[in-house]
Amino acid sequence: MTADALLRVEGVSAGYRDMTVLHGVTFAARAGTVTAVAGANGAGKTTLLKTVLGLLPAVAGTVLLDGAPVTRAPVAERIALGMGLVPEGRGLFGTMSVADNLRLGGRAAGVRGAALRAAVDAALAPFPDLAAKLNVPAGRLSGGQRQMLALARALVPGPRLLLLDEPSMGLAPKVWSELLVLIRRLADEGRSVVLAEQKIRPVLEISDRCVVLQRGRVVYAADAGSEAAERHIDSAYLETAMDPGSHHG
Ligand SMILES: Nc1ncnc2c1ncn2[C@@H]1O[C@H](COP(=O)(O)OP(=O)(O)OP(=O)(O)O)[C@@H](O)[C@H]1O
Repeated sequence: MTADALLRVEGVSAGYRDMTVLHGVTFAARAGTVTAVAGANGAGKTTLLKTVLGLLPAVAGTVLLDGAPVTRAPVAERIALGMGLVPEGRGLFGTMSVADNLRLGGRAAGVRGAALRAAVDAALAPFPDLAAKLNVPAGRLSGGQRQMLALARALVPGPRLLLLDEPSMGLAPKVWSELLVLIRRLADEGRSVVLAEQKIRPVLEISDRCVVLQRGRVVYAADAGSEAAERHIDSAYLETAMDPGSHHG
């Protein structure tokens, strides 16, 4: 499984100034697949995605893209190598139009001119609803459309690895299931999608693999559809529910 993985995370520890959150996290994600990262509130999902992209430094372990270590590479270099992140809360500019938000996604990654126009068009292809709203301020879109815009913006530089942090946030269940179908399609086109969610059940339906985090440790990393995945998810969430001191919020 790991030999031809697009992303490999090996023994990664990371966290904040006075607190290690991730402890020796190991998993791999292949092109053309969806990897669900499950874990209760505070388990370390956001910390993991930020460490993969380089927003947080790994204090131990290695992050590899296509077999090459990027652990010390700055964020911009990882983006240039094919990583993209849709952050929790989406990070859109509400007063800017859909088109400007998309262009910004490309420019931030160094795409300009005719290449930028082509990249924006390509990123819009999976989202016809958005293509019809190019001049609308992002803040006036519905929640589902805003999440589509955040996804499309991340697609502009042409990432091969798409990291999605809590994309269901604020979405009605029906909108969320529609978005999951789109996310699956993004993977089927050849990308590797790593999707962190607290409410993981609907995500498992479109996922190939599942990584379960419990207090910053991987307690399961294998098939998304197995009974073992279910068991580990149940026990990880149950333990957190029974021991509120182990998490926050
Ligand atoms: N900027 C920060 N500074 C210090 N500690 C932080 C910071 N961000 C998160 N933490 C702590 O790191 C731990 C893991 O948080 P993280 O956000 O990675 O969890 P999560 O699994 O993504 O949870 P959620 O579902 O709430 O987003 C928590 O204990 C949290 O309090």
